[in-house]
Amino acid sequence: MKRGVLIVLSGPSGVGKGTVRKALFEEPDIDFTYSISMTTRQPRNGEVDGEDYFFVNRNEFEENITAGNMLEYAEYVGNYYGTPKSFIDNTLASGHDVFLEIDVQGALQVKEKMPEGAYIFLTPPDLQALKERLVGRGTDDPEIIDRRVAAASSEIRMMSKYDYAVVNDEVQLAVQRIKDIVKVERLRVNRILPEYIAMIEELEK
Ligand SMILES: Nc1nc2c(ncn2[C@@H]2O[C@H](COP(=O)(O)OP(=O)(O)O)[C@@H](O)[C@H]2O)c(=O)[nH]1
Ligand SMILES: Nc1ncnc2c1ncn2[C@@H]1O[C@H](COP(=O)(O)OP(=O)(O)O)[C@@H](O)[C@H]1O
Repeated sequence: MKRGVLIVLSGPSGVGKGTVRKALFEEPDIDFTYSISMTTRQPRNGEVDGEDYFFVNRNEFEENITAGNMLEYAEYVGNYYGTPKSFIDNTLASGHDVFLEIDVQGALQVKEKMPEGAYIFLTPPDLQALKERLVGRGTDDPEIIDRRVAAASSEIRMMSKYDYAVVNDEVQLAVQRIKDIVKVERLRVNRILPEYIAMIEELEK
């Protein structure tokens, strides 16, 4: 059976990861399974437990670390964020593509453990645009925004550690670039064109 592709979208807070991910998941020819992260951050208005994140307290998070359940985790601006491991392994083995949207520290930890994924760094056109997006989103206090912009300048320096960089100038352009990257990766992971995978599976029945 063909194996799924691991797609990791990463980049500074406010660059538009969530926005690009939502647009990508609305594409009719895209069928990625989203890896839901665990966090100790408070839910924002409208966020749903088990859909946006698994919201837990610090104790619960630390128990999961000790039990070895996390593929990676990071502490970011005072909260834990992490990726539950078994879900990813099982989904990839069943032939489905897994999509991770995580911060730079986390993505680089995952890359150490699962180098065969497609590691995509989403970058803003410039730092001013990034700050404007964080302000425009209106979800964070000015002090948190300044901390996120400061974190971004060191995160952007990590871009060269990724397989691909995609600029999020226009959401639909970024979506198209990511779709093109996944096509290439599918070919690399399975060493065969996706059109032929369906044919082979049909013959194997
Ligand atoms: N390491 C790691 N980072 C994560 C994970 N999930 C989310 N993040 C990142 O944590 C940072 C803060 O997330 P959040 O508070 O939701 O803010 P937002 O992404 O700016 O909307 C962002 O850069 C997220 O991409 C995860 O499972 N692991
Ligand atoms: N290409 C873009 N051009 C302009 N604004 C954007 C673009 N992509 C996202 N945004 C806006 O930037 C803000 C941050 O986007 P978000 O998806 O929450 O970022 P992240 O998930 O990386 O923290 C949101 O208000 C969003 O509407």
